Amino acid sequence: MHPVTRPVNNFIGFVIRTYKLEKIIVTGGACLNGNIKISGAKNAVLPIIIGTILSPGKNKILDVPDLSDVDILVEVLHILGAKVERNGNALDIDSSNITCFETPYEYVRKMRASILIMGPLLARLGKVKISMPGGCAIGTRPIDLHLKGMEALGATINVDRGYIEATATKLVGAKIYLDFPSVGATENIMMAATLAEGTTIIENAAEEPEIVDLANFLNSMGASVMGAGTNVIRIKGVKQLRETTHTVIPDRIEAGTFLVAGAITGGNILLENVIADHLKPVIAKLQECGVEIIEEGEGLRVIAPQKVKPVDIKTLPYPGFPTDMQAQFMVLLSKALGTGVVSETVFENRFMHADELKRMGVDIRIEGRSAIIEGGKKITGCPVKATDLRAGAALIIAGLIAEGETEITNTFHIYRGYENIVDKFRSLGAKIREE
Ligand SMILES: CC(=O)N[C@H]1[C@@H](OP(=O)(O)OP(=O)(O)OC[C@H]2O[C@@H](n3ccc(=O)[nH]c3=O)[C@H](O)[C@@H]2O)O[C@H](CO)[C@@H](O)[C@@H]1O
Ligand SMILES: C=C(OP(=O)(O)O)C(=O)O
Repeated sequence: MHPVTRPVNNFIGFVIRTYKLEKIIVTGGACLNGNIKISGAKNAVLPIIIGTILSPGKNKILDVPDLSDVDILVEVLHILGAKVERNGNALDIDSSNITCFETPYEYVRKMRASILIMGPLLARLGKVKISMPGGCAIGTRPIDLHLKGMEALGATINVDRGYIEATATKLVGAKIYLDFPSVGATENIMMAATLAEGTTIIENAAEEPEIVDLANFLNSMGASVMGAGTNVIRIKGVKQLRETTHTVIPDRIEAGTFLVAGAITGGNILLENVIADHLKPVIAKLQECGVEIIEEGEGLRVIAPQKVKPVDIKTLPYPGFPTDMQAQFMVLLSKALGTGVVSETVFENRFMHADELKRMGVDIRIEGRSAIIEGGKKITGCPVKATDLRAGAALIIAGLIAEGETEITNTFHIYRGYENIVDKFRSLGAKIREE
């Protein structure tokens, strides 16, 4: 039997905070001003933490955000046999003794990114048993491309009673074409291929900045990953990976969320620790809305416009407009004078927040995969519930411009991906509290 939890330094404290504070309450009307520092990226740190499984040594990850997703992953690594210690925003992971190859449903259910354990465990132990993740609030989210990738590298896959069992006596490099540039499948295959015999070529690979960060991390451990950030990635397998220290890139979605919050509240905010290049599609749309964005060293200043202009948005894989910013922009469009259309092409069911926003007075009509927003209507505070992580962020932003109080429940979604979100908003002048 494997122990269920072996808490790291601040793990217990975080759990208490996450589960006790069930509500976020926002009183609308404040104009946001000031500076905040953007945290390390959730979508970069999760695969990187998992990537430490590949090296039988001690790795240090810096700029790790304090998120419940990170805590869950740390628990999973403990179960697999790693030793993890957290000191502030640094995570020390000793993966010398990875012996367990099983990740139960309890964890995969809470955090879909845990499916990324498949590739590294296969490469390290030649065996992995992991629960099928199942659907979630934003879509069915199949993992067929992950499985095809592992099979192409020589794994035998068996799905039984909700679990995937994959085995391989050895992984051998292959040419793999992804039907869709899936972020997770690209990462899973990339990690497995680092220790495969020969060269793997991933075609139609995802190009997200988080893929590049993972590749940089793997290369700093001695892997040979070339082409990350383009749609063809070449991985030359090596015999073993060594220890490393890596700093996680800033979270472009957290940054985008605060840019929208600044723009919608008539504010003037400086975001520190931002890579503006990663935010190109978001900045372009904000500028089209009339928002002023100024690069200041490693920071970005957002200056709200007098009036928000309506725009149309279509979510796409990077470098297109990110699906993870769609909900926040729907709120911005509610303030525009005119009609904006948001088309979601990445996930088939990512408009759950529309019903909650409608309860606050936002005029949204869903037609297939598009949401049509008639701006300029009065937004009023009321009890609402976060249906997923970005939906939760969108509700906070709506609360900032609403008349009266907005009480958001199901806040655990929000704590999955935003470090100290309430403190950060409060430091900018928002009237916001946790209960
Ligand atoms: C932890 C993490 O990094 N999460 C991000 C990652 O999720 P994730 O890696 O799950 O997203 P994918 O890029 O894999 O998914 C995109 C689309 O491809 C489909 N698909 C994916 C895999 C597969 O095997 N088969 C298949 O059909 C999905 O159902 C979805 O419709 O990228 C998404 C798209 O930018 C972001 O919204 C998530 O925040
Ligand atoms: C959908 C998201 O994350 P995940 O893939 O971890 O569910 C997100 O970050 O918006």
